This record gives sequence, C-alpha cells and structure tokens, in this order.
Amino acid sequence: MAVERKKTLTKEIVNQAIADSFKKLNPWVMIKNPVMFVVEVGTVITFLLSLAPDLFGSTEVGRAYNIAVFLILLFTLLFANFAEALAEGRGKAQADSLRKTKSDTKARLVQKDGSYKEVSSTTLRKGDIVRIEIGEIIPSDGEIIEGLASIDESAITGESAPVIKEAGGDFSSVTGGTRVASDYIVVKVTTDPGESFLDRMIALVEGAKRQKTPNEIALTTLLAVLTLIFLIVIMTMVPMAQYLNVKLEISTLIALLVCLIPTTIGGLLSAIGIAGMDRVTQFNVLAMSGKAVEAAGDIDTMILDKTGTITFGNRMASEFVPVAGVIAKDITFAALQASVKDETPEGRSIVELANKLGESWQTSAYEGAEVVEFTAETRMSGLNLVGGSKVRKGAVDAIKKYVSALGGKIPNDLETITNRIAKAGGTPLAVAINERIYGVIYLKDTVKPGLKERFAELRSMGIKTVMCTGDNPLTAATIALEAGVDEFIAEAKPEDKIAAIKKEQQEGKLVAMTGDGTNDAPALAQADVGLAMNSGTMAAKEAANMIDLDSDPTKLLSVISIGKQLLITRGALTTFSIANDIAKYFAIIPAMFILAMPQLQALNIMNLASPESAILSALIFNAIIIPLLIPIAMKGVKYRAMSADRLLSRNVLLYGIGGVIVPFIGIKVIDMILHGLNIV
Ligand SMILES: Nc1ncnc2c1ncn2[C@@H]1O[C@H](COP(=O)(O)OP(=O)(O)OP(=O)(O)O)[C@@H](O)[C@H]1O
Ligand SMILES: [K+]
Ligand SMILES: [Mg+2]
Repeated sequence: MAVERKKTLTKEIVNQAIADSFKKLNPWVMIKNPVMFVVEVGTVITFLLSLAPDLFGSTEVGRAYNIAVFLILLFTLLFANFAEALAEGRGKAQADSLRKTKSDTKARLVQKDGSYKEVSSTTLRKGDIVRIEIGEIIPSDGEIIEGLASIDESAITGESAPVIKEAGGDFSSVTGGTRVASDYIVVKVTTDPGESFLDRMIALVEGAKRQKTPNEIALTTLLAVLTLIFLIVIMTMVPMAQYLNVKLEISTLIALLVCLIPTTIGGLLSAIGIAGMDRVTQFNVLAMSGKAVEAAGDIDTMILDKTGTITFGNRMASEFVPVAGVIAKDITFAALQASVKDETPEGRSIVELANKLGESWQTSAYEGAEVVEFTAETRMSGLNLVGGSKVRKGAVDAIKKYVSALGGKIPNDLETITNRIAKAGGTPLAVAINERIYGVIYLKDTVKPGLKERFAELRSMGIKTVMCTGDNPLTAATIALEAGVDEFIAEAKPEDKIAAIKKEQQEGKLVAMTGDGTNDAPALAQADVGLAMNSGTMAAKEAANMIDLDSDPTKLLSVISIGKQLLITRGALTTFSIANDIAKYFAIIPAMFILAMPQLQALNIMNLASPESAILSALIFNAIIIPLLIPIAMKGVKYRAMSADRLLSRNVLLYGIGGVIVPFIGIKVIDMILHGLNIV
C-alpha cells in the first residue's frame, strides 16, 4: 500500500510540528489570526519590559515578574501554533507519500502516423494519445479510447483489488499514477501538467489551498470583535485606576487582556478545521473544500443516481424477448444491428450476447451507415443503414414515442414484457426497426450490498433519500425498494436531476448529490455537497466537491457525521473558551485593586496567595488549556445521532458549565503549587 492513511501521529510529525510552532511566530503569518496576533504584540511588549522594566515609566514590579509574564505568553503562542502544525502534520506526510507516486514516468506517445515515441510524462498535454501496456504506470489522467484493462489504483485509493476500466460509458476514466494490471489501453490525456487528479489530491491533503470556510470566517470575525471590546475595556481601566490612585502595571494589563480575550478557541480554531478535513480523508473521501464538509453536517436531503451509484453499473444484456409475431432470431439480429457501433458497456454486452446466440455480422455491411450515439437526453441509440432503415434501441418510453411519431403501432404484449423485466429490477430496452417494435432487451444490474441499513441510519438523522434515475418507473420502484430509499424520480434527464435539487434548495434545504456519470455532472455541481464515485467519469469528478475513492454512495453518511462533529466541536470549544472568562475575572480583578480598595476583598472568593500569584496562575491556566484541549480539537467532540436541539442543550450544559468550573479549580491548583514552591 503506497499511501499510509490510517497511521496516527508519528514521532516525525510531532517533531516537525514543534519546529513549525516556532516558524509560525512570524507576524505576517500570525496576523491572519487576530486574537493570537494581539497576544504576540503583548509578548513583544513584555519581552521589552523584561529587558528594561522602566521602559514605559516607573514601576514597582520586578524584572522577574515581567520575564514570567513574557514566557507564559510566548508559550501560549507556541501552544496555539503547535495545535495547528500538528493538525497539518498528517496531511503533509500523506502528501509526501503521494508525491513519490507522481515521480516522473515514461510515456508511449502515439504519433499521427501511428508510431510510438517515448517521452517524459511531464511533457504530456491535453489531447495527447498514449498507449500503456501491462505493468506500466499510467502517465496522466485521461479517458480510455481503446481497450479494456484491470487497473491497480492502490496508489491513490489504498485499495488493492484492481478495477476494470474500459472505453465508452461511465468507467472509462483513468488516473495518472495508477498501474495497468492486465492487458493494454490507449488513453486520451485530459489534463495539462500540474493540473492532474494527483496534483489536486496532493494540494488538498497538504492543505496548501485550504481556505477558511464561511463559518470559520464568521467566527474569526466575532472573536476579533470580542478582542477589540476587551482591548477598549482594559484601556479605559487605566484612567479609572489613576483616579482611584491604583498603579496598574503594563505587564499586568497585558496579562489581564490575554486572559480575557478568547485565546482558547482562537488558538484551536484552525486545528479544528484542518483535523476535520483530515478525518474525511481517513475515510478515503477527497473533499475539495472545508465548506463542503461543513455543509454535509447540515444536509437535509440526499439525491442519488441509480446506475453506477446505487447499483454496480455493469449492466449486461441477459435476454432478448420478442413481442408476439416476431421470432427469436429476428429480435436478436435487430438488437445486434442496433448495437454494433455502440461503444457503451451496455452496447457491447448486447453484441456479445447476440454472438453467443449465434448471430454475427459483417463489418462491410455497415460501412456508410450513420451512427446514432446514445445520449442521456434521447435515451436511445442505433444506426441509420445505407438502405434507409433506421434501427433503434432505448428506454421503452423513448422508443414508444419514436415509433408512434412514425405512425407505428405499439405491440399489445410490450407492456407485459417490460413490466416483468422492470419488476425484477432490470432495465428493459425496446428495439425497433423503423416504425416496428421487435422486442425487448433485458439488461441486468446488481444493487450494492448494505445500502438499506445505511439509508435507515440517514432516516434516523432526519435526512431524506431520493433516487433519481433515467430508467423507467417500475425498475426504479423495484430498485428503490431493494435499496431502501425514501423516494424516487424515474425517467429523469440531466436537467430533471438539477430541477429535483433546485426544488429542495428553494424550500431552504441543503442538498447532497451522489453520482458517477457525465449526465450527473451538472447536478453534482448544483448540489451543496456533490459526491462523485471515483469509478465514474472525469466530468463527474470535476463537477463534484467530493470524491469517494471507494465508490460507495453511503460514504456520505461518514462525511455527514464528520461535518456535524466539526460544527459541534467548534461550538463546544467556543462555549468553553468564553465561559472560562468568569473564573479569570474573579482571579485577576480583585488582585489588581485589592490594595486600593479593601472592600473588594469580598470578591476574592478564590482566596489566592498574592496578587502576583493570582495573575500568573490565571495566565498559566490560560496557556496550558490550549494543549490540553488539542486531543478534543483533533478527534472532535463525539457525535451521537440525536436531534439537533438535544445535542445543542447537551453541549451547552457540558462545555458551558464545565468552562465555568474547570478554571476555578485549575487556577486555584496552580496558585497553590506556585505558592507551595515559594515562587510567588
Ligand atoms: N447504450 C444505450 N443505448 C440505448 N439506450 C440506453 C443505453 N444505455 C442506457 N439506455 C437507456 O437510457 C436510459 C437512461 O440512461 P442514463 O445513463 O441516462 O440513466 P440510467 O443509467 O438509467 O440511470 P442513472 O441516471 O441512475 O445512472 C436507461 O435507463 C436505458 O433505458
Ligand atoms: K483567554
Ligand atoms: Mg449513473
């Protein structure tokens, strides 16, 4: 396995994170986090005061006190940086291992005259044609235009079982860096250097292009405003204290400010976001943005495509059923004619079955015939023969319409045959030559196992599942029942899939869509969360904002849990951070004013050893709470499937009340230790 994804924190990652904690002290980096930037300014000022205590006027505190405040502030910064660096660490390690996969490979470029030329994979551009033989690494992303091969994708998916890829249809895309395990393929390159799937994956896991999510930006703004308010409050204390004849030391004011501004959440905020994205990657899902992961946490409706998503999508012809008055040989031959030029897996399986039944064809007989390719729009395909005959096969309703328009009659038993196939979950394709319907092709597909239980889980979370398919209503109903989705939409064209999503969105709902085909691409782009199957087409993968490397549609369930967990963790630690202030008030304010106003003794409920001890204890608590909370920030607050209201009240209670009580105990304990050690 080339990618070590399951590995937790290694010694190297921790060492690297320690080094990065110092690098991140760079003010240009720090200014992106206003709360910690204020701490950094305070650190610089107390550093200067440690060198020259009288720098800003006469003082009564000693140099040692200033040095203590400076060091605690420095550690506060380092702890916050460490949290972020640690969260980034695992992704960086994974990116390094992916980069090894990307190392320069040789490519066999197919030239205009059909001859081969060996070139470096880094020179390949969009539109180039390359041939890859058994055992070789695929040099770039592309679509197979010739051949069928099993591909070992373990380099990117970590999954060792090879997958079959072939020209035509929804399983034709290959990824640079994967290996051809059998046969050969000819591939048309679809990306220019530097823009490949692997490049994007590396940038993603490394967090190079990580952008703050709207939620994160909103919270950062709120924290910055809180910081500003506390800054103003503390500045107005100075004239007030002068009036009361109390001397307020600058280092004490800075300590107070740092204790009151939300440093806990400010220090952990980006670690929470990065770790959330990393958890998604652990599940073999590539999320292009944190925004998509957060949106997943709030999803109301999930729309799934059928073929290739709910089913495996390797639809194979299993039977040709003639309508009354047509002999078996004629329907078989009609089906064959309709499919000789159809490069989709469905089309090829029809040709194979016809061959097996003893029908063959001469290529020469079809020279000059006009190919009518399958589209999701027409839901038909076929040939216009030189003699003028038009052979068609396709979705039964589409063929019925086609034949009726030509003045043809619909056979009486067509419905019975179609219903039998559809009720078994198969896809019926009607076959017609001109205005006459000959019979039906039975295409078989298999529902992926284990879907029912997982959709039931989604239901218990209050999420509705809707299957949206191009297939007929009866097949759709059968598969919907077998898979356990709540609703289904049949005979859907690409625009109907978009319309279904828009309708839900207009009702104010957040919609997730999973799909694999080119026809799903617009819908994947329209959805708030678009999850493409890795087995699917490039178009689908490009339109989506998440890709499941295991091609499992229920993977969204894990992403939803992670999204919810991310939102809850952020909320819980914000609550905790702000609730902490109460204890710090009671520790510091009495300590600052007690000499001038003995009445304040009543506020000194914590009974701390001395004013200095009170301030330093609060500041130390403020610093060490950051590393103590790193495990929660990284792992996330445990998420249990329950209603949003219960979840909220539970967390407010736990982290709100905990946030008030914990620092009282913590500060008191630190004070006792400092006093016991005779430090203050
Ligand atoms: N090669 C083909 N030639 C003719 N008709 C086809 C062919 N492939 C599929 N069809 C018909 O067209 C319909 C629509 O196909 P499309 O690929 O858009 O959706 P689907 O595969 O049925 O469902 P989904 O959207 O869930 O993947 C199919 O249900 C089938 O009836
Ligand atoms: K604080
Ligand atoms: Mg599909």
